[in-house]
Amino acid sequence: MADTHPFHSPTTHGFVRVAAATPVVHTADPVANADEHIALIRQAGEQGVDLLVFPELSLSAYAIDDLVMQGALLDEVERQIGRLAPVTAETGVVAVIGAPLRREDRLYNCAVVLGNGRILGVLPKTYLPNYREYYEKRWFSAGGDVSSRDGDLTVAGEEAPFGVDLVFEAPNRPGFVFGVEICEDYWAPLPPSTRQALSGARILLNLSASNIVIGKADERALLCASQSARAMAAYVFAASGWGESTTDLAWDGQATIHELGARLADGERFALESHLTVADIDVERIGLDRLRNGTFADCARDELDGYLFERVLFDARETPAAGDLIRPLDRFPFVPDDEKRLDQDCYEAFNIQVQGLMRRLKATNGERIVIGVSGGLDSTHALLVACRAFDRLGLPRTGILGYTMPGFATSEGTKSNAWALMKALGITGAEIDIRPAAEALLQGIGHPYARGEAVYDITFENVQAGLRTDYLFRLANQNGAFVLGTGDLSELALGWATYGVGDHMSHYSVNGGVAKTLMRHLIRWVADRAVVGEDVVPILRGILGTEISPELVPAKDGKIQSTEGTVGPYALNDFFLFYVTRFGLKPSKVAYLAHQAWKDAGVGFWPAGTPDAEKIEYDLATIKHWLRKFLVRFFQTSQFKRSALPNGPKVVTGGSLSPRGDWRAPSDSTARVWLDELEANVPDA
Ligand SMILES: Nc1ncnc2c1ncn2[C@@H]1O[C@H](COP(=O)(O)OP(=O)(O)OC[C@H]2O[C@@H]([n+]3cccc(C(=O)O)c3)[C@H](O)[C@@H]2O)[C@@H](O)[C@H]1O
Ligand SMILES: Nc1ncnc2c1ncn2[C@@H]1O[C@H](COP(=O)(O)OP(=O)(O)OP(=O)(O)O)[C@@H](O)[C@H]1O
Ligand SMILES: NC(=O)CC[C@H](N)C(=O)O
Repeated sequence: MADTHPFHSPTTHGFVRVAAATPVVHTADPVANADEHIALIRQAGEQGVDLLVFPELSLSAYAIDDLVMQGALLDEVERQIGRLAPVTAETGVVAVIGAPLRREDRLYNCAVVLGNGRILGVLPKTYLPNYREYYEKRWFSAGGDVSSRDGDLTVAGEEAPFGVDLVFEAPNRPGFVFGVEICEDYWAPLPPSTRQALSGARILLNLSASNIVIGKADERALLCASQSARAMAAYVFAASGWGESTTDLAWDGQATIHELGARLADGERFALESHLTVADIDVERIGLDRLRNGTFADCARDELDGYLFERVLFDARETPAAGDLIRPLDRFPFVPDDEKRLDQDCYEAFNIQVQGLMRRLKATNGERIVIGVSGGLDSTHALLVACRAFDRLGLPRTGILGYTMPGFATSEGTKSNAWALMKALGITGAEIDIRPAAEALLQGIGHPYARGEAVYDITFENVQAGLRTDYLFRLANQNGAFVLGTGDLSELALGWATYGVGDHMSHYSVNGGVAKTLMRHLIRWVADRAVVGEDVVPILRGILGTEISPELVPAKDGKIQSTEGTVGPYALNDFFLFYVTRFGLKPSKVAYLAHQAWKDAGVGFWPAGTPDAEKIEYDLATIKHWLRKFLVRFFQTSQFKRSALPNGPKVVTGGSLSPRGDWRAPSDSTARVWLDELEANVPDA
């Protein structure tokens, strides 16, 4: 069966399944607490969880004040640790629990890492809160100076490494390295987890007992998000909840998982039942991001300054997790599902484009531009950007010279859209029929079309695209203007433009940083807010419904030349582009993610405003087919076009493809290594 193939398991693609446990707490009752732990560890095991973190002092409960110094309680905590350790061997889960533990004459607030049936290590809390409602220094010793080099700790009759200098690594799962800190530790200006991350931990755990007051949940989430972003890691936070003593305080059991600044999962707060909050962490992506961000490694060198963390090795579970990926996954990486976020992205993208053009107009004392207006998405949006830039500079829109230039395949629909657009925007519009010049050129080079044959090859296409550019550049000279480029980021990725003397070239290109899947939403955004006036709004809505086509080859049997029929759906191409350029993921992982995102139209979210007819799905065979084509286009045949790009602003975090920006690559490379990886690791069905 297809979905039993290892390809379909998140484990195969560098994901580690983590969970934050929110057990029902039994005040000062280690036996009852251990029972809750055992049930949750078993539940986690069934869900394929690799790593499970419990709250602070989860075996004793946190809010037990002076009871934490009672010998009977402390002995019972140790006995229960001895009971829990074997459950980790039985389930394959690594469980990190909270416990008060003694060494010599000191008591420490500890995280105990249990795995492979034993105690892998124990970490004491570094920062003990002793202000406002907290009194931890009354009971505990601060553990900041405890080093594993000073000797093991005896717990439940077993010797275990003990210190704040421990990180844990599973050599059988590359990138599965984690560190642990305890509640207040991450309220410190320099949380211990920062150094753990610098020494290689990609997952950071926080065992917390943080009483709830109004607004505090947001503050904790902010700290989790910021620590995961700054330390370039995942951050898993588990706070204690129902059952902690409410003598003076209350507990909400917040559980939250973040990765590289983004929230992956939130648990239910104020719940009355024990539960898990689960997410798959992409430790491979974290590694790749650290790799390309040299600052992380530079900081590790400066900050650690020779300080060595002890790597505690363990075996992670071998059985690949079954079922789907458990984490949010956008179908459109360039278009957020969240309506507010999309609105903000459109606002920023549009203003970046407008400001880029304004600066260039100012710098050149420019008062005129020329633009080819086709009635398609890209030229429409570039024109909207131009109008806004002229408005903001106080220049009359009549300085925007728009030319609609019908060729052999221009449809009435796009041409009339182009005219309606130019009129509604109040720019200077004109029409140039490029067919006579194109016929002369085809005749001049001896093309069969000139002899009446229906040969619609690349030459036939590029003669038209080339002539349009030729006209625009000479009109620019004639009018003291510059040519505004319209090509977008997705076209640059695919090499879907006519090189040099073609739409590839312009004097300034405003769309080069915008992915095609975002373009529609930008136009919709401009329309919804009437940013460049009311008159144009209905025309923009009409253009949004037009199929994407170069209109270079005449329609056949009523069917127009479809761009997506040739290069593949932009929805998939933009998905591929994002993960290949932003994170450098392998093709098999890109295919896996695309399949997870696109295999079922009924699952997950769609960007606001997506019409039902566009809510489609793609099976793995289709994804593999188009990914293969994408890899050839991106890595092998189109780089020479990107190596010679006009200027234009970077817009999306996925990166720009300018050779002066995020993406530098040879123009004479091969796609072989990517194609081989795809064929080797992605099944056909
Ligand atoms: N690595 C390399 N270094 C230097 N030169 C290289 C090269 N690889 C190919 N070449 C040369 O480049 C030429 C091929 O490139 P090029 O002339 O651009 O032509 P080509 O990429 O073959 O065709 C342009 C494509 O873009 C499409 N298009 C054009 C205009 C607008 C739109 C649209 O809808 O947005 C789409 C059009 O339908 C066509 O499929 C050949 O002469 C080839 O020898
Ligand atoms: N009939 C036309 N009249 C004027 N300019 C054109 C015409 N066809 C193409 N162009 C110019 O060539 C550019 C590239 O054409 P292309 O078809 O890729 O873009 P588009 O029509 O604006 O958008 P999309 O690719 O989203 O359909 C256009 O943006 C436009 O500037
Ligand atoms: N247990 C703790 O370390 C709690 C302290 C933490 N600063 C809080 O506000 O919740």
